[in-house]
Amino acid sequence: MQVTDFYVSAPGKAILHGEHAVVHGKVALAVSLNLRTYLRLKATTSGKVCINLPNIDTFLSWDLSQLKQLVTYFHGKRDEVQRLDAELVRRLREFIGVTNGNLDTCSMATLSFLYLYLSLFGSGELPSLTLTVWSELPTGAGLGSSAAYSVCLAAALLCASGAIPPPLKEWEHTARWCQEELELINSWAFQGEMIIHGNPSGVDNAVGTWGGMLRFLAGKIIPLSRVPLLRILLTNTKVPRSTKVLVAGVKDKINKFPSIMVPVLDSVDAISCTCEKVLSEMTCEPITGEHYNILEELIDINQHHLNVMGVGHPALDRLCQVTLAKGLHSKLTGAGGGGCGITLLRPETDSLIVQSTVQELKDCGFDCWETSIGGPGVQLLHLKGSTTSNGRIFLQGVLTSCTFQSLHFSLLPEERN
Ligand SMILES: Nc1ncnc2c1ncn2[C@@H]1O[C@H](COP(=O)(O)OP(=O)(O)OP(=O)(O)O)[C@@H](O)[C@H]1O
Ligand SMILES: C[C@@](O)(CCO)CC(=O)[O-]
Ligand SMILES: [Mg+2]
Repeated sequence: MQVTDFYVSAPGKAILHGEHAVVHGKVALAVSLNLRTYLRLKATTSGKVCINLPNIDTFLSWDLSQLKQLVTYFHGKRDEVQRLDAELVRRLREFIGVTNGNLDTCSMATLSFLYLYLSLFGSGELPSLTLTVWSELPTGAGLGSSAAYSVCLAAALLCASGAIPPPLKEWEHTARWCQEELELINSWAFQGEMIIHGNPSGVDNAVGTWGGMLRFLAGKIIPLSRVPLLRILLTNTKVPRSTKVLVAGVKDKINKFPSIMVPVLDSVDAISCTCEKVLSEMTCEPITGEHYNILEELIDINQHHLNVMGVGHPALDRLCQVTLAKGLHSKLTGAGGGGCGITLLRPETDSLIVQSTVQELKDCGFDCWETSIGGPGVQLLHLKGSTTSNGRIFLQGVLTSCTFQSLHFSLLPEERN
């Protein structure tokens, strides 16, 4: 099998409204961020498969002969995504020594990689390759890092397997795949998400695949092409949490108190629909203060609902209090339980107010930055790498797209394998 070297990248996401409710068949509105995850795939002749995951300090390799033993039966066609293959997951858990309840970062990332690699190559010859993934996104903080990781893996491995077209020609800088190919990437990325999340709705991988703003309802993805430019402040409380655990907690609450929780989910659904309507009005009529007043009220109501679902955290309460004291409205984004929140800035919000809010949030120990939204979905990159004096590889294209404090994430660490 002929595998060539290439790079792919996929964006993280923020959920405006509908997190958790979307897992239970309600509408979510989500948008891509200008923070991305990058993957480099390198064909080798070492007879090994190596993964370098510097953000989570994971550097592993396996002999192809070891991996071949895991594939003793045909796993189905790679252009027809099946349900998660429970038997393959069981073998892989045993292979990497994960006990059932183990949710550690490294095991989840390794499992999802091996699952996709063996599912996509298992019926033929296993290729020898080194894969490096690094990100501008904080890991496990609500900005869709797991989905961006899964989308990059799916795109790269599908591409290497020949299921979608080969990488770019030398002279092109970036390229996207066609709709059908994006759907295939998205459905394999969903498999990766299932391993990391347990029961994902699929909204995060859809944003990682298509980018932009979209409405997601029960697997149906509708891109919202006409949306107003929104100014958003992102705050990372840095409180660690696991999406899988939080999603399972909400499910337990719904099972325990269905008559109490179902109306809450219905209300979140109505919030997403109302928000979508207001955003749409803002693109076809003059934007008024009243539009923003409604958007702010929706944020406040939804944040209360998320607290009712049990996915709040004192650090997120603090974020809401600090911003409200400045006249700004915030809610958690993603799975909650800590992680990140979003704050809506009005067009007229003075930059001095923004600066002082950012400073107060930083004084609480949080990371905080104004972000732009709506970046492109998964794409192939052609980047020129040059090695710096400390042996690291500097990627020009990546650095230009990097906007805030995580410049160091854009340095691809020295390849270990
Ligand atoms: N850069 C990365 N390198 C390797 N693994 C990653 C990376 N980013 C994310 N992951 C995997 O994703 C997991 C985090 O996923 P999780 O769903 O809990 O958080 P999130 O996706 O950042 O937040 P949310 O799902 O709420 O948006 C990590 O434990 C790890 O297994
Ligand atoms: C909490 C959740 O709704 C969003 C996580 O970003 C989970 C999901 O949709 O899979
Ligand atoms: Mg996730």
